[in-house]
Amino acid sequence: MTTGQDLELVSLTKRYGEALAVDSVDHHFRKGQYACLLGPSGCGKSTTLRMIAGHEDPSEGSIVLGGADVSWLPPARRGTAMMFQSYALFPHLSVSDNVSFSLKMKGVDAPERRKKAGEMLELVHMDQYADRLPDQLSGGQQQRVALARALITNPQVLLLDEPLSALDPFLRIRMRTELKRLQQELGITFIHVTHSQDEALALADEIVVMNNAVIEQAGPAREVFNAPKTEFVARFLGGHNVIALPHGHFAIRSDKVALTSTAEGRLGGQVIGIEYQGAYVLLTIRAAGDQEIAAIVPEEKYFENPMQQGVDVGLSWDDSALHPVSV
Ligand SMILES: Nc1ncnc2c1ncn2[C@@H]1O[C@H](COP(=O)(O)OP(=O)(O)OP(=O)(O)O)[C@@H](O)[C@H]1O
Repeated sequence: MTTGQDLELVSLTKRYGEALAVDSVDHHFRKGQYACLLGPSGCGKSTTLRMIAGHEDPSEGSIVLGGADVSWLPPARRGTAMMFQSYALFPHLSVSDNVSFSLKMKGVDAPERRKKAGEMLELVHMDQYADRLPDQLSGGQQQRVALARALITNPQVLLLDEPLSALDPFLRIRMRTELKRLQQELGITFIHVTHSQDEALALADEIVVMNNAVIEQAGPAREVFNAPKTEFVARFLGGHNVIALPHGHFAIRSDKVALTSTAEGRLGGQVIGIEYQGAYVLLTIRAAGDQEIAAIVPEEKYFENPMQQGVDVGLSWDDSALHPVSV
């Protein structure tokens, strides 16, 4: 059901000359969800986001927000706001003036702007930095300011283009938690572009996987991870094997593949890689048909009976762990 502020993409297409960057994409983003647009470099996710924001005109198709076609409205009148990868803060303006810049453009007076900026900075825990300049802030702090600046326009949909990619790994995880908290507190739709599977799994209510200018699969994070429909989605999300069996191709999670004696296995193979990963050991097995299959064994279990490279093993699994995929 379409509720008041759902966002719909209808046959949305973008061409750059002959090149098709986004190919007739249809999708329905539900209000108040955290959605991640996930895909490899060049798949069209940023172009899709920029069209939603109004920074890029569609070649065909439309963008409908809350039942109204916003495809040709200027960015500031759509009910969306965008936070850029580079944060794009004005270097000569204070934090407070950066955050309230759009209100100045609308003619809001200075005391009201300062008050509103203060509220937004409080929301992102940056109220004590209101008078600093952007270059007096760390990367993580600049990002919070950029978030406050996007949120001050009261958007129904916040668009985030690789918002965590400039941060170091530790800060990235902290900001991830912050983004999720903000989204839940505000109750608005977030659409977050990323090429990181971990990020999408950690944040998203809904994951939308793009490849080659189209959506390959969309759904709740656990559903997409546990039941990938195509070989691409299974491999891109990681943690899966795609096995060719006589009755078709199937995705199976590496932790659902068990090692057995050669006699007991459903497939036979040879161990060609053993990697210690801390909590588990990752084994790579070359099986019939030259297919490489990864199996994860919990650390303690593996070291009860460690293996040698080159040893023959059997592979077994429960049929319920197999998901048919198209290749
Ligand atoms: N302004 C442009 N002019 C011409 N081609 C473009 C332009 N912007 C993007 N493209 C092309 O459109 C395709 C999709 O680009 P897009 O930036 O949307 O991909 P992406 O999935 O966001 O990739 P990345 O993760 O690398 O940013 C690419 O092939 C890209 O080269």
